[in-house]
Amino acid sequence: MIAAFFAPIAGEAGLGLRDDAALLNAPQGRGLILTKDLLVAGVHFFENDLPGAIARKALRVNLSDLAAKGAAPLGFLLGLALPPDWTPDWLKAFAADLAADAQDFGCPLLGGDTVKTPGPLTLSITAFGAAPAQGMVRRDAALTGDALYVSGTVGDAALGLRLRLNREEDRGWIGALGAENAAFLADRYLLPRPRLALIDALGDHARAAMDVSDGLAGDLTKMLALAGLTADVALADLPLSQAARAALEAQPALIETICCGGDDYEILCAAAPEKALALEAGAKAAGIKLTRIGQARRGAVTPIFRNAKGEVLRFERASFSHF
Ligand SMILES: Nc1ncnc2c1ncn2[C@@H]1O[C@H](COP(=O)(O)OP(=O)(O)OP(=O)(O)O)[C@@H](O)[C@H]1O
Ligand SMILES: Cc1ncc(C[n+]2csc(CCOP(=O)(O)O)c2C)c(N)n1
Ligand SMILES: [Mg+2]
Repeated sequence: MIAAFFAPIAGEAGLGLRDDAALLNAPQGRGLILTKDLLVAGVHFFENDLPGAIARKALRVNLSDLAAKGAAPLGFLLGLALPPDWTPDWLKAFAADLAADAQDFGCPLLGGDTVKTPGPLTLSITAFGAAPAQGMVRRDAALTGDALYVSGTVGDAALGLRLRLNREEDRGWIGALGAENAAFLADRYLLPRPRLALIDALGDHARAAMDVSDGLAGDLTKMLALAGLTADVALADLPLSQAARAALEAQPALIETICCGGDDYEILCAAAPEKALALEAGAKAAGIKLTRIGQARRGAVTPIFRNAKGEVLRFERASFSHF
């Protein structure tokens, strides 16, 4: 199975997937960044998602973590637990799209492990990256006064998930969206866009960063709490897509899903005031939208989100949590 499906798509350091391990030459003088994400059918994706979409998501959520650290991808290991109903065609499609993303993002497959499971399809990817010359961009390093930024737009994927679930109570706003907006949101759920184009700007100019995977409100809380900080965020400053705006107009309560739903895979970062303009210029040069959403300040309270009237929003759950 490995010789047929994975060896042909493996990188050079994978030694043809014929050895017990891979041999990766760590970059001279740069830290090695390691990250791992585990994905389970029914929890992180739908069992009936196309095999290629599952493969791409598994790699991309890991690449998003590397991007947040300013790390350049070096390679990855794949752990695959296949349910009894797996087929060669499924695995072939899975490997083909995995190979395409590995190529596009410059992150070769170096090895892994494959087993059978009585449970749902489960995948784990461990990705390796080279730290920026200045050192890894840490999650805990924000300081009071830092400008806070988020890349891309937030909330699209969480709306896309609700769209996909198509619950009775969501039919109203889903019906009001229009086909183009609906397709956009569905795609944002299915296929994360790791912001690797930002790694130089982050390495050069960001003080702290993390990727937004569980929801902006909760992830902002996580990043700032590590540094004893908080922030005030005006909803008007959040970068929302046209599709998310349309959903919100039809159903204002969706603001909670937008801020707390997760699956964004955008970058949240903090920059010293004197570095803010350079960070913005770096993102612009990289072709990635970066929006200033607030400023870090000292405080033990969770970040406060305010609506256009200045009212404080109360979120039931600030982010996705497994437990
Ligand atoms: N089972 C585990 N064993 C060892 N370390 C763990 C384990 N689970 C999580 N960690 C570590 O805890 C830290 C936070 O992990 P977490 O998965 O919450 O990261 P995250 O970036 O917030 O989430 P995401 O998985 O959405 O990227 C990381 O350093 C991670 O390596
Ligand atoms: C089918 C399905 N149901 C629910 C969700 C929502 N979801 C699951 S895990 C997660 C956070 C990131 O994961 P982790 O923290 O494990 O890295 C989110 C937002 C989904 N993606 N697919
Ligand atoms: Mg992360």
